[in-house]
Amino acid sequence: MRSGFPVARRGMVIGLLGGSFDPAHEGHVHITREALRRFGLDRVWWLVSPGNPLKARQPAPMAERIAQARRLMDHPRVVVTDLEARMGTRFTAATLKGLKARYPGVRFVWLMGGDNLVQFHRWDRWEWIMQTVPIGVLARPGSGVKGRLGRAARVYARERVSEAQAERLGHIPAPAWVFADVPLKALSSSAIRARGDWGRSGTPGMPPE
Ligand SMILES: Nc1ncnc2c1ncn2[C@@H]1O[C@H](COP(=O)(O)OP(=O)(O)OP(=O)(O)O)[C@@H](O)[C@H]1O
Ligand SMILES: O=C(O)c1ccc[n+]([C@@H]2O[C@H](COP(=O)([O-])O)[C@@H](O)[C@H]2O)c1
Repeated sequence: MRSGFPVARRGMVIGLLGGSFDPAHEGHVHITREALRRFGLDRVWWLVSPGNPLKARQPAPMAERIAQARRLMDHPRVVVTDLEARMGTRFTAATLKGLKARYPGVRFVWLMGGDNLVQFHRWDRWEWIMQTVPIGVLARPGSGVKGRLGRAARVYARERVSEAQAERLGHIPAPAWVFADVPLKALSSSAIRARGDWGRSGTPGMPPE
C-alpha cells in the first residue's frame, strides 16, 4: 500500500465500512467480522472519515483515529485507510465514484449499521448510492425493529435480499440490500467519548486501567 491506496485485484469483493471511528471500538470489529463471513467478502476496508457531513462535531485528528483503529482491528483481510482524505471526498457518493474509477473490475459493497439505514435517505445522492452498490446493513441495538428501518428501506423494499442469499451480495446487481440480524453489541463511540477514557485506555470499549 505504498501509495496509500490499498491493492485490490479485479474480481475481488470489497466491503467498505465508512465511519468516524472516534474512537474505533469492539462493535466495529464485530460487524466487520460478521460482514466478512456473511456477505462473502474478500476484504473489508475501513474508510476513516475526514468528518461525517451530517455531524457538526469535529472528530479527533485523522492520524490518531487511524492509529487507534489499526491497533484494534488486526485482521489479515481488513485494511484501515484514510482514502477519503486522500481523494478529497467526505460524501459517500463522491467516495464511491472515485473508488469505482480507481479500481475497475473490483466489486464494492457498502456496509453500515442499522442506525445509518434509518437516516440514509438524508445522504447526498442516496438513491444513486443505492443503485450503484449493493448494501449490507448490520443490526445495531435500537435499530431494525420492524417498521423502523426508515424511508430508504421502504422505497427499496422489493430490492431487499434475504439473509440466505447474502453470501452472494457482491455479485447481485444494485439496487440490492440485506439486513443482517447479527448478535447485537451495544457499543458506541459517543458512549466511549462520554466516559472520557479515549486516548487514555489502550482499548476503547474496555474499562480504563
Ligand atoms: N455497535 C454497533 N453495532 C452495529 N453497527 C455499528 C456499531 N457501532 C458502529 N456501527 C456502525 O459502524 C459505522 C461507523 O460507526 P461510527 O464510527 O460512527 O461509530 P459510532 O459508534 O456509531 O459513533 P457515534 O456514537 O459517535 O455516532 C456506522 O455505519 C455505524 O452504524
Ligand atoms: O454522504 C453522505 O451524505 C453521508 C451522510 C452521513 C454519513 N455518511 C457516511 O456514513 C459513514 C458513517 O458515518 P458515521 O459518522 O456514522 O460514522 C461515514 O463513512 C460517513 O461519511 C455519508
